[in-house]
Amino acid sequence: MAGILFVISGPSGVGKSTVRKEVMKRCSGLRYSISCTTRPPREGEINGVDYLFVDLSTFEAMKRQGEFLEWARVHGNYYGTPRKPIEEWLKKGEDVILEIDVQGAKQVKKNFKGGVFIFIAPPSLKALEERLKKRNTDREDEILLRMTNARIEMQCISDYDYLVVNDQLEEAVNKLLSIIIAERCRIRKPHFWGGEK
Ligand SMILES: Nc1nc2c(ncn2[C@@H]2O[C@H](COP(=O)(O)OP(=O)(O)O)[C@@H](O)[C@H]2O)c(=O)[nH]1
Ligand SMILES: Nc1ncnc2c1ncn2[C@@H]1O[C@H](COP(=O)(O)OP(=O)(O)O)[C@@H](O)[C@H]1O
Repeated sequence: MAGILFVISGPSGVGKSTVRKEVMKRCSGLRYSISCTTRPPREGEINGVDYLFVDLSTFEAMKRQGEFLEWARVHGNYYGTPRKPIEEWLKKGEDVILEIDVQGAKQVKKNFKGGVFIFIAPPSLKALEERLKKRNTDREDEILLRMTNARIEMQCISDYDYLVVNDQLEEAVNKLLSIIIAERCRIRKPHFWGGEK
């Protein structure tokens, strides 16, 4: 049976990467889709692990060649999901996690049948701002832009299948794990019992 595509969105600094990485330690059969971005790497980020860091002309060329499942401009930089590895993993029956913004999730929903859409929200906007400041990776103006965009992104919650509030980390990790387990138990195909048709 084909794998399941899990799409995670949520405001910058809400803890998407932290929660997802912890879930991946505890759950096998999950692949993380590494996005391409024109954003410069932050200290400690590794090319090919956190992102594929590319320049704008490379990104544009990949876009033209249809290499992205979706792409969007987020907080002033471009981000895109490489299509090929995802199609191969899903075909092999491996589940895939995308960590993408709300515009990208909309495109995936439109073009891909059967994805599971999960929104991660902060307990409050104040807590979100504190996390962004404490993470210490973005300038003050970048934090301001992320907070403005957070308010817009939160308005898209109703487009998603699940909401996980990341207040206590351990609880959020358990909730995401539970969603993945439940979705894996879901009977997805009418011919499930009769094998592939
Ligand atoms: N549409 C889209 N959004 C992405 C992709 N990769 C990352 N993003 C989103 O871009 C935003 C900024 O990500 P990032 O630069 O890592 O900053 P952070 O959210 O502050 O950690 C986040 O909302 C990510 O979910 C992608 O391939 N496509
Ligand atoms: N439940 C939580 N409580 C407090 N801080 C958290 C929690 N989850 C994540 N963080 C911290 O918030 C910051 C942003 O997390 P990160 O995973 O980088 O967010 P995102 O990927 O959504 O941008 C990090 O410093 C992380 O350690």
